[in-house]
Amino acid sequence: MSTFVIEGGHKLSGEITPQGAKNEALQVICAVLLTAEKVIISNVPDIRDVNKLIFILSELGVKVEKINQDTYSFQADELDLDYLESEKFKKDGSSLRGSIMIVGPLLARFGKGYIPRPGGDKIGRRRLDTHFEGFIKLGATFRYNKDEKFYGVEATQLIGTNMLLDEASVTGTANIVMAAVMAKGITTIYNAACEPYLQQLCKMLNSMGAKIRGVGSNLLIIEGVEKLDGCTHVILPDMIEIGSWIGMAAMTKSSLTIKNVSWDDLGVIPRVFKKMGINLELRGDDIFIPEQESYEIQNFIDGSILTISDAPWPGFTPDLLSIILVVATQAKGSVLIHQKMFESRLFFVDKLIDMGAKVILCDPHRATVIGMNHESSLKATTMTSPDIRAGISLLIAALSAKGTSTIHNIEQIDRGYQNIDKRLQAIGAKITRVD
Ligand SMILES: CC(=O)N[C@H]1[C@@H](OP(=O)(O)OP(=O)(O)OC[C@H]2O[C@@H](n3ccc(=O)[nH]c3=O)[C@H](O)[C@@H]2O)O[C@H](CO)[C@@H](O)[C@@H]1O
Ligand SMILES: C=C(OP(=O)(O)O)C(=O)O
Repeated sequence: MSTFVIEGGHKLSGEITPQGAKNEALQVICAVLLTAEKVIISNVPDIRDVNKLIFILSELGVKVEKINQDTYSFQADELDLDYLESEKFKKDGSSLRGSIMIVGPLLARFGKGYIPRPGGDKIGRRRLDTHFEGFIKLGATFRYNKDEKFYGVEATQLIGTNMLLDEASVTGTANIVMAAVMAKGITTIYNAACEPYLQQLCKMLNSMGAKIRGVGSNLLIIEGVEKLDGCTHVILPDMIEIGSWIGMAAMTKSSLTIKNVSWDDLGVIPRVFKKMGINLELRGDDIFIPEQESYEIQNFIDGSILTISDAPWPGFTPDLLSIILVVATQAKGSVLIHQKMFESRLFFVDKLIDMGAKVILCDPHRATVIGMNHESSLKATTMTSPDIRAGISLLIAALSAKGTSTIHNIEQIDRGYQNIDKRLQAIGAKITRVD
């Protein structure tokens, strides 16, 4: 278990370039399994989860070539499908959430897809029903080995159909889309998730020869094709990382420029930070955040306390709520944070309370934050990162706190933030990694 030691209270300044999006990378890398031809993907983030997925694909026989620091070529022309039934795969496949998305493309191309219960953040129950109900609707047979927690689907020919998803699951939609692109006939997926990750996946699949309409909406219409070809694809900047940098600038009263953010793909994210009183300026495609001594949370029009809650896209992503929560601790005013999707994602607030933040955890889904307007700073402490976004939120708290804090289990942060310590050092943070 590695640790960060952070001396808080230093301002940051300068420019930061966001990494490629983790959740898009996990989808589009799985999509390389849909063709025997070469697929070249750029802006691949160098983070633990993505590297683990690339490792799993190479164990499966995909030829992986690193062309430069963030560009890979993948060719899935000679796969060793026996790996899917090996003990090794049971271990490798369960180490991240994104691995679930190999099932759809394998089912589409080879008629079978297996996966151990995937890992990822421990932030509440994370069911996979939507994925498998979709595959079953397309004609696959399903089995689940309860003892080994191992899922399997098989089909000789997937057949297009109409389906209404029970929830707009991000990875579920991606998996079903990848299964449907080579099914016979037309598949319609209603209540589909439509995060930029999925829009990017669909654009990539269309450039490989798929026929997907409705991209960006919650109704996807997919006309099955015989085969897909190779392509090149560029991953968008990581919107969750962009939000994390905005939060970091506000909490440390710093001025930062976030480069090339792909503003049009950020949806409501900038607006939500503005509601927190944070000034943001769009300069070209960069976000400039000026130094602010204080930021004031807006109330609703009728004067009642602001609520910030998550929702499937185009709503506010749940992955930024922990960051909004930590930012609120030093704002002027109060806010109710309502994490509707995950039931264990707010427990990290105990640590913020230890640091002196004024937070009331109303129930597992809701927390009220009474901002301190920087009148008293958070106190440094020792903490353990429970999940990726709580981890970065605790890191933001530590950067703003008085004294030296220690964060253990930073592997959780490394899952999704590329070289975070080095990039923070470059903009003035005092942070050290202890292995
Ligand atoms: C690898 C990856 O891409 N992970 C992301 C993906 O996870 P993932 O695809 O696993 O998450 P899902 O979209 O399936 O759902 C997440 C949770 O939200 C609940 N839910 C979902 C949809 C809905 O309409 N109502 C509802 O309550 C689900 O029951 C589940 O508990 O999407 C999540 C939701 O944006 C993000 O937090 C994760 O970062
Ligand atoms: C919940 C997240 O990731 P995963 O789905 O990979 O656990 C996240 O990125 O915030």
